[in-house]
Amino acid sequence: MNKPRKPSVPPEQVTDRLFATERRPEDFRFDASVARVFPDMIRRSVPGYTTIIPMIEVITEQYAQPGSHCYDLGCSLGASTLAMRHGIPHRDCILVGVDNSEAMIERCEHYIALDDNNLPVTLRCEDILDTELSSASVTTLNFTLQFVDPDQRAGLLTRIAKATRPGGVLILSEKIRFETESEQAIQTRLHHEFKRANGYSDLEISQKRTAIEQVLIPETLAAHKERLQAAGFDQVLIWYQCFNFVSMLAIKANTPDTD
Ligand SMILES: C[S@@+](CC[C@H](N)C(=O)[O-])C[C@H]1O[C@@H](n2cnc3c(N)ncnc32)[C@H](O)[C@@H]1O
Ligand SMILES: O=C(O)C(=O)C[C@]1(C(=O)O)C=C[C@@H](O)C=C1
Repeated sequence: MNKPRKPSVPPEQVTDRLFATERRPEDFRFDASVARVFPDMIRRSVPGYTTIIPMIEVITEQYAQPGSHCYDLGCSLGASTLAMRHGIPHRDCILVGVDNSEAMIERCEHYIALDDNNLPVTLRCEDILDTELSSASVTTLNFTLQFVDPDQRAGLLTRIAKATRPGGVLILSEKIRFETESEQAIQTRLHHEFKRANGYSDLEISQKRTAIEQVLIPETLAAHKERLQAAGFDQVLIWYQCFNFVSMLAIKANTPDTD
């Protein structure tokens, strides 16, 4: 959608009550009912989300290169896409948002059109495992990799690293798991307390936990760092952590290796 159009009816902000009443256990999916409540759901479920989004703008401003591609993989309703759009200082950058949920992309188009920045955004409804990537300076995976089949993650990260220009970055935000059972238990409890403080009931917390168990597969920080390095990134650092949610910056060195 290269020409943003102003929609007559903006998407409404709806409170997430999807797990508030007892329901048949079913794997979590990014369908229309989730897309409808998603801004409220992610803000109340992910500690630090409301800090991470504006920081994606700050990081993008630092690393976006003239004439490059910037990708937001798993863009949902475009919160991270819009942060990138506002951070990109070059008019000739091409910003691409990708998501395989039709319900998300449909609503995302509205949010992009409502935004007053006019850098063109291309939205693609496709699997990020199939997205062609090239000449990238900033790529974002903001809580998306955790939903990708673990066997496919290394291949995807290698393609991203290969497509990234020297000096370019990947912003990778994930729910993580911990090396020891003791830390896992403490961080999980704190995450659940965060949800409680945001108005979720024990029933909502436990039903959501069951729904995401088979579809959101968290890994340790060590596993993430090792794989990012093996994929071709030269430096990996953590720029944000709150409980079991982290955001990493994977950087391609400015001078490519010659050997
Ligand atoms: C937690 S949401 C991402 C939130 C978003 N980046 C933000 O900052 O608001 C994960 C998104 O990834 C998408 N997704 C998961 N696996 C995908 C895949 N293989 N290809 C494309 N999109 C995928 C889902 O449809 C969902 O919209
Ligand atoms: O771990 C949880 O309980 C979550 O709800 C996390 C999470 C995520 O990290 O993406 C899971 C699904 C929704 O997309 C919103 C939040």
